[in-house]
Amino acid sequence: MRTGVWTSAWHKRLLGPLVPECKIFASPGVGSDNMDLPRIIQNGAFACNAPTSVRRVTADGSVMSIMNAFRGTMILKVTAQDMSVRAGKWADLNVDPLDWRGRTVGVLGLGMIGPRAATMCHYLGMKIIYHNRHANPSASENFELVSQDELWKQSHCILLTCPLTDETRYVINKDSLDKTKDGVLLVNVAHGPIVHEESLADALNSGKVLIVFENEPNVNPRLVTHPNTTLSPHVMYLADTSLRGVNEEIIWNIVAYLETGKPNTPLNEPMAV
Ligand SMILES: O=CC(=O)O
Repeated sequence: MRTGVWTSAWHKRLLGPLVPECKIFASPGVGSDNMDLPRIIQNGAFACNAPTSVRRVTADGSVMSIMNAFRGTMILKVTAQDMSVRAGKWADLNVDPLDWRGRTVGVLGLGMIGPRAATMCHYLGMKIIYHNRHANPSASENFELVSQDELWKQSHCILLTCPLTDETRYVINKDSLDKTKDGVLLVNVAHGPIVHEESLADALNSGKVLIVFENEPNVNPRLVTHPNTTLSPHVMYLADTSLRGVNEEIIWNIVAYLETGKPNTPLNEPMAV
């Protein structure tokens, strides 16, 4: 299984020879921005995702990243410490870790992954605020719903768990970054284009502390060379259980389609052709 290049998977070259015969496209993950949905719908086919297995592992990974971002602030990144000890330098690092207790985490997108991450952060002593396009009726009363602007202003750490849509593309941009606190941390476990990388690279040089996950497949060289970033090749959803689970979800989607005419987790109703 190839991992780490999310956006290129279901493009026209792949779909071309498969439509109109193929009637079900089963994607191995939560997001659907990698699929040409209009084309699939117009060809009378179903697109479906595999949302269940990856969301717990991704939520857990986002909490791990938040903890690393606070305590591993800037130069004291876990990997940098490891390299320092291995190089025989012991603590040859500029140490400036932050306590996460009492600090505010702003979750953008309290949908499938956000609630679990927010709950864990709450029990670790962080204050949780969130912004959602639609109110989440099952959101914990421990979490405060705020406007997007308030989320930028109040957060010590911003966690991105929203889907990539036309509305959320580049939601982290110069304008939003200008509103954040100095030293704000940014953890992106959603999809790359939610962050405008050039604006992020500028903000990294203006006194903000930002740790970003996921820029793919071509990582902006300014982020690669900057000491305040931690980069990950879109692997936060990977664990032995989630990989097995995703494969099972794909197979059960296909079985359900063959048996009932509809997959378990469809993303669309196909148009009659
Ligand atoms: O990025 C992975 C997913 O959307 O599942």
